[in-house]
Order: sequence, then structure tokens, then C-alpha cells
Amino acid sequence: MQRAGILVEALPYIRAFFGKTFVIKYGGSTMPDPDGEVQRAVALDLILLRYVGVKVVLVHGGGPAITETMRALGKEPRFVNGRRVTDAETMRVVRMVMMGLLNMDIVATINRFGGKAVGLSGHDANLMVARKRLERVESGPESPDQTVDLGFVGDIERVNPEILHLLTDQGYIPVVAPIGAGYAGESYNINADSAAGELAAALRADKLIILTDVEGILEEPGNPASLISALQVPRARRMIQEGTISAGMVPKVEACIRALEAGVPRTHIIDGRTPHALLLEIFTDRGIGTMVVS
Ligand SMILES: Nc1ncnc2c1ncn2[C@@H]1O[C@H](COP(=O)(O)OP(=O)(O)O)[C@@H](O)[C@H]1O
Ligand SMILES: CC(=O)N[C@@H](CCC(=O)OP(=O)(O)O)C(=O)O
Repeated sequence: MQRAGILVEALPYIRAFFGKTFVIKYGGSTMPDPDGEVQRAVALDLILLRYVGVKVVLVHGGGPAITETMRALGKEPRFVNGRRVTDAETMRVVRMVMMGLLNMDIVATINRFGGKAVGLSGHDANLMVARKRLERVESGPESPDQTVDLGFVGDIERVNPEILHLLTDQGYIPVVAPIGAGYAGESYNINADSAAGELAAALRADKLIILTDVEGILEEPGNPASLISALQVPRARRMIQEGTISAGMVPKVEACIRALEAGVPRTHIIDGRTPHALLLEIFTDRGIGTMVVS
């Protein structure tokens, strides 16, 4: 009876979401997953979503794995405003770890369970064209902000979503690594949340869902009981200014705002550590995590 109840709850959502497009971001912080349990659960959820007619695009992160490989090579990572300072050698590490390890691992896991995943970076069909990012840093109340050179860190300037339409229309699951294509063929390291926000915006997705390693946006960071279930953009902006939303949560909220402004109706930040978090968010009345709304 209990099981039938779950189905009855899910049916209206399954009907409503048939043919819709969801962009899902899978964070690096949920990836150190020694026995692959989280990755398997995410893969199965994506396959199920495809089976019920949802077009899914997965964007993955991988910050912790890049950091680990840099350290193994004797290079200490440095971050400015949460973005990795990326010299030419670091960019090669980013490319190797993102495409050679993480992207291929995710694709292999999805396909092993019967999905049809295809791995892409921003270079493939020029999916994400990027330009060097000029990072502004505050230099104190008296002096003007300064610009810092982060090397090969980019901002997405243009998305060419045709390849994603071609793939999703044919039942494939695109798995996108956050690497941007420069105009001279160079690669740029893009924050994965920003990449997900830009892709959701370009696809006019029906949902952007960001999976991470906390319950959602917390009013008091560190206190799960302070979870905010719905957060409006003006309050989100205030929380960023006051520093209540900080570090890795800032680009997530900015990605949600970017998507909302482009007409994506629903954006969510949810706990990727909860098994089948995606299904709970999408197919139940309860929802989980934080919904960011305009
Ligand atoms: N207000 C907040 N609510 C929840 N988490 C926050 C908040 N402010 C900062 N954070 C931090 O953001 C982190 C998530 O970002 P990040 O570590 O970059 O995750 P991911 O690897 O999934 O992209 C949380 O683990 C938490 O430490
Ligand atoms: C420019 C920049 O900082 N890029 C990120 C890209 C990976 C990422 O964003 O991964 P998560 O989602 O796991 O944090 C980095 O090098 O760590």
C-alpha cells in the first residue's frame, strides 16, 4: 500500500515532466565516493528520468580531484574568490582529470546500467565558448577594486546548444565537463556551477538542479535545522553580501539567478549525499533542499 502511495504521488509529476529538459549539476564534493555508491545512485536516477521521457543534461564538477592530482604532482593549489588560479600546467591537469578520469568514469557508470551517456567538454561542437575571466577583488574601503589574473580561468561567452538538442532528442544523456573553448583553440577552466547555469539558460531548461554536500542553503551555515526551503533572489543577494552565503555556495546561487533571469522556472540546490535525492526532489510533494525563486 505504502509503495502504491509513492507511485500515486509520482504519477502527476511523471506526466507533467514528459519531454521537459533538466540540467543537473553533480558536485565534486560528492564525488570522493570510494565505493562509487553516490555515482551509481545518480546514474540510476538519470536513467530513470530518461525512461519517463525527461531530457537530462549532466554537468559535473571535480575540484577536489583536481586538487589531489595537483598535490601529487607537487603543485599547491591557490584560489581567488573560490576560483582556482590556473596556469598552463594546471590547465593541462584540469583537462586530464576532468575528461580522462571524471567524465569518462561518469559516462561508463551510466552506460553500464543501460543509459546512453556521451561525454563532452566545451570544445565539442563549440558547446561552450569562453573568454579569459578578469577577477575583481576588493582592496579595502579606501582604494578601488583591483583585477587579478587567474590564468586560464574563463567566463562562458556563448553556448551553442545544438549538440545537446541533437543528443537529448535521440535519448542520449550528455555529460558535460566544465571546460570552455577559447577563440584560439585554447582551453579555459570554468567553475562547474557557472557552466550549469549557462547551459540551463541557453537550453531554456525547465529545471536546474545542483547537487552538493549540504542539505541546501542554510541560514546559519553548519546548522542543518536552519535549512531555507524557498529563497527569493533579493534575499539570496543580501545573504551573499553579508557573507552568510559564502565560498562554494556563491557560484551555485549565482548560477540559479542566471538561469532564473533567462526564464528557467525552477532552480534547486539539494543534498547529493541523500540517496536518490534527484527522484525525491522531482517526483514527490515534499521536495528537498532549497528552491531559489525569482
Ligand atoms: N549559507 C550556506 N549554506 C550552505 N552551505 C554553505 C553556505 N555558505 C557556504 N556554504 C558552503 O558551500 C559548500 C558547498 O560548495 P562546494 O564545496 O563548492 O560544493 P560542490 O563541490 O558540490 O560544488 C558547503 O559545503 C558549505 O561549506
Ligand atoms: C575556475 C575553477 O575554479 N574551476 C573549478 C572547476 C571544477 C569545479 O567547479 O568543481 P566543483 O563543482 O567540484 O567545485 C576548479 O578548478 O576547481
